[in-house]
Formats: sequence, C-alpha cells, structure tokens
Amino acid sequence: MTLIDGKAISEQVKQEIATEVAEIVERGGKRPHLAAILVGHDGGSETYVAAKVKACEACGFKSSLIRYETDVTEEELLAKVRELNEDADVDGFIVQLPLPKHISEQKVIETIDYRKDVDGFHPINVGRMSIGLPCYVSATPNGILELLKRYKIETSGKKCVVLGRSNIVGKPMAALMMQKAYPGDATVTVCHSRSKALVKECQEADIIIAAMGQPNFVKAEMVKEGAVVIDVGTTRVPDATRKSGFKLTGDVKFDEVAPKCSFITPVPGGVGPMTIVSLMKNTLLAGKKAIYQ
Ligand SMILES: Nc1nc2c(c(=O)[nH]1)N[C@@H](CN(C=O)c1ccc(C(=O)N[C@@H](CCC(=O)O)C(=O)O)cc1)CN2
Repeated sequence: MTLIDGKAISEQVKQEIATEVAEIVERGGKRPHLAAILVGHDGGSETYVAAKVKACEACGFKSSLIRYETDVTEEELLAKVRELNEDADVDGFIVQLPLPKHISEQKVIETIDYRKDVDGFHPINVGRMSIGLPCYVSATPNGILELLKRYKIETSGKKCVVLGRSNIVGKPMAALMMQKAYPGDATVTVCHSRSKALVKECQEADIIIAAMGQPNFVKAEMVKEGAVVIDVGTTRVPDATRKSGFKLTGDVKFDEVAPKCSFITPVPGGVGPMTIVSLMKNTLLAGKKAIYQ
C-alpha cells in the first residue's frame, strides 16, 4: 500500500509556481493577484482562507482578503463581486463557501466574471470543462488529477466510482475521470444518497473517490483488494480529548480500508492541501492571462 502524500506534492507544486513567478517578475512582469472574500467566522472557512493567503505568499503572489460579517446583505456582497470584476489589478478572486443561508451562492457565482473565476465554479467554466475546452477547473477535482498523475496511477479503462454529486467535487470529478485524456478514460459511476447498488458498485471499483461528507462512510467490506481510494472528506467531528475540540475525519474508515488498497490518501494531508495548490495554479494562469484575455 502506498500512502499518497498530498502535503509533500503540494509543497513541490508551490515551489514550481514560485520559480515561475520569480522568472515573470525578473522579466518585468507583474505578480499574480488573488483576492478572497470571506463571510462570517466559520472555523473551517477561516482555516482554508488563511491557508490560501499563506500559499499566495509562498508562491510569490499578491493577495487581498475581504471580510464581511455574517449579516452582510446579498446586494452588498454582489456589489463587491462586481467591483472585483472591474478591478484591473485583481487577476482572479474567490468567494469562500459556504455562504450564510440568506445569500444565494448560485447568484454570487454567476455574478463573478468567468474570466476571473479561479475557483472554476461559474457555469461557463463548468460547461467548458465538461466538453474539454480550456477553462479554470475547480480546485479539488484538479488536485486529485494532479495526485493521480504524480503517482502515475493508471486510470484508462478502470472502473471509477465517485461517491457524492456536489457541484464543486462530485460532478466535475466524474466529468474529468471520463475525459479523453490522462488522467481520465475511466468508466465512471456516480453514487449518492439515493443510489441503491452503492455498496456493490464500490466493491467492483478500481478507483473510489469518496466525496459525500459522511465521516467513515467507506468501510473495508466495500473496497476490493488493490483498489485506489481517494478521500475528499474533511468533517470536523467533535472530540473532547483534543485541544481543538474536534477531529478532522475523512469519508473513509482509513485504518481498516488502507491495508486493502494499492494507493490511498490520508485525512488530513491528502486531497486538502492539493485543493489549495490547485487554486494557486489557476491564479498563475489568471495572472498570465493564459486562458482568457
Ligand atoms: N470558494 C471555495 N469554497 C470552498 C472550496 C473551494 O474550493 N472554493 N472547497 C471547500 C473547502 N476548501 C477550500 O476552500 C478546503 C478544504 C480542505 C482543505 C485542507 O487543506 N484540508 C486539510 C486540513 C485542514 C484543517 O486542519 O482543517 C487537509 O485535508 O489536510 C483546504 C481547502 C469548501 N469551500
């Protein structure tokens, strides 16, 4: 069994980006600039946005953090999005999700100029991704592709089961695993809370990508010998024995599943760090105007 080290790969990728940025600056070019909007004080969102700002520093990017209290109105937030769309100094920006219930995430995403949508959530980027056109690909699925590539994991003709159908992970992941390219060319099945044959599908899978957000959902009996298991789950489960008060728990029951796998990602230290670094890759593309002018 090989443990996929997302933390180490993400450090490598950040170094590669930093080298390229240094060359751009040396030639008189501008550092890529990522802006992030954070609404409220959700513990996870605070952690992830702080990690994004820190990664920008490591890559040599400029970053701006724009904060709002939870009671910000939808109109105020949309006005800031429109302002960032017009700000020539900002190459790309994100609005950290989830947003408070009184704000429509879809409306916010659709208001972002797709040319600055480095999260790859705008319908134009999602549509272009699904038909294989150049676009910003959403960070978590793209990070998983990078791990498959760096560990030279065969995907062509493999049976891949994606657990979960979210817009930001499950759906794009399924589209990317079936794309005519490497990594891809897989036979993909998407399972979700209403799927009847979920266990059977998993038992037959060469690759399982678990993104349901249900701690310890994937058990040993659901995984065949030699399978590749990618765990996207990062649920904060209360744990009074820890200083933080919670334990970060994946969707896979790691201790019992790992011995059966050829490759497996841990939580933490697997997919999570790759999500951050994939956003950095998109920001570099935005800075270089490599996809859209
Ligand atoms: N605007 C966005 N919102 C959200 C996204 C996104 O891509 N764009 N994805 C998730 C959260 N997310 C990034 O924002 C994210 C999740 C997890 C990690 C991560 O590094 N996890 C670490 C553990 C960190 C911890 O201690 O909590 C790990 O798995 O090792 C990074 C980013 C939803 N929202």
